Amino acid sequence: MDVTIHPAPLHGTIPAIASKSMAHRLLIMAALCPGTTDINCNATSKDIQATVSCLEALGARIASTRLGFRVNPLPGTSATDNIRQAIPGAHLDCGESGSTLRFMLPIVAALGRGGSLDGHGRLADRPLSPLYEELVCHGVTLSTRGKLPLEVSGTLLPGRFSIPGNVSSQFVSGLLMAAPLLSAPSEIVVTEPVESRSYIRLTIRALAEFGIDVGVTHETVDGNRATVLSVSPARSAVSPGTVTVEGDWSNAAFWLAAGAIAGGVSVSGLDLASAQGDRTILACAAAFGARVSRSGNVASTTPDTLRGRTIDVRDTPDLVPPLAAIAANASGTTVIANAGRLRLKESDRLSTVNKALTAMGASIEEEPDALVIHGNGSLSGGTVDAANDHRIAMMAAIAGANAIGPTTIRGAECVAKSYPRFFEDFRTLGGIAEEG
Ligand SMILES: O=C(O)C1=C[C@@H](OP(=O)(O)O)[C@@H](O)[C@H](O)C1
Ligand SMILES: C=C(OP(=O)(O)O)C(=O)O
Repeated sequence: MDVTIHPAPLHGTIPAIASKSMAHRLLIMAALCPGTTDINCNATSKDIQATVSCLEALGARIASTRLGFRVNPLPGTSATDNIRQAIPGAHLDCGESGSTLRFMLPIVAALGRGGSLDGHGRLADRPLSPLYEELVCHGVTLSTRGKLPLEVSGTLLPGRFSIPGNVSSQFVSGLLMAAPLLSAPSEIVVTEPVESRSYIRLTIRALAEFGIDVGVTHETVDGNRATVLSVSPARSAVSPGTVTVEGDWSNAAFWLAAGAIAGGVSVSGLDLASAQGDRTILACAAAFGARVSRSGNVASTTPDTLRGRTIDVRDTPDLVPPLAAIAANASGTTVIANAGRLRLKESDRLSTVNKALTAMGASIEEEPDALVIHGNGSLSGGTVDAANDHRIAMMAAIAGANAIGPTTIRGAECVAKSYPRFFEDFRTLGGIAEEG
């Protein structure tokens, strides 16, 4: 689907959609803990549905309700038993969701009934090492690396798992959610440098909702500082009954970036003290010179003179597209630094951000782990390939709202990966998005 954006600044208030990251985690924990859980979740997406379908394939029963999901866990041997029994040899389709694949892989291994994990798009090319090797070292047999479906057999053994912190935090999150299923305590040793650290905190919060504590200590391993996360078998894990998925800062960041560029936008339903690292979009918008305000659960941005900045995105990779849109509308040079892992997302996001904004008239230098954006206050518009990457399509839409001429986004339907209603909400804010 092509969507053409005609210039019109975005104005108004939009409710945040439920956090995709938190929805994955709460659905998984609900499926693995005794008791029924009602998850209030005001939005779903292809990625969230991929996690739902994987959990159903393992034997959970998940119904869509008026407010979100009702999750009945995988069967246990009794109503209060924490040992879950998966359907043997289940086939899990992870869609294009990296989180789903990297979270479900250690869980399937821990459940010990075998299975296979499939995926589409770029998923087979996104890294699974060193999670793959750590699972193999702990008793699991896996089919050839780098090919999906990945066949899993054997049972994951508890112990000490070593994960370097600079490939994907999703390896750590997956192990954290799998560890309570094991028969003895485990330690996950995450060596510095750790990137996307806030996502690990989010996982620890999700476990806490279900009564599972994670011990956090520090050690030096081979001269490197490491964080050691300790998890015991989940004998006391229990459903909280009802839990609410907080608002998604990663997607709200597009609206807040749009408000910083032109017009003025508020996003309601956000936890201003969230563990989501992407709430730093507000500090970043302020650093560019935009006006930012926070009140209750509402965050707002309005434009002012925008100037280029250096921004370290080591902990907030998903902010790069909205930050790049602000940078292209600022004057002066912006450096988006420590962004190498962006090459491992739904697209090579350093390259696709560069190509999309360059097609709209920006001047960008792409470095191995950085983007240098020379803003001159506005973009001309143009034709952009979304490259099957939802965050590239959303970036082009908000940048297009402030361009001089129209912007056509090819393959704009990919927003459904995280935000199926994106273009409806865009229009609610006064944006002009024509399909055709
Ligand atoms: O755990 C999560 O929910 C996520 C972690 C991040 O990935 P990496 O840890 O691979 O950077 C982020 O980019 C992704 O969109 C969601
Ligand atoms: C990278 C993303 O998700 P995932 O890794 O779960 O595919 C994303 O939503 O930008």
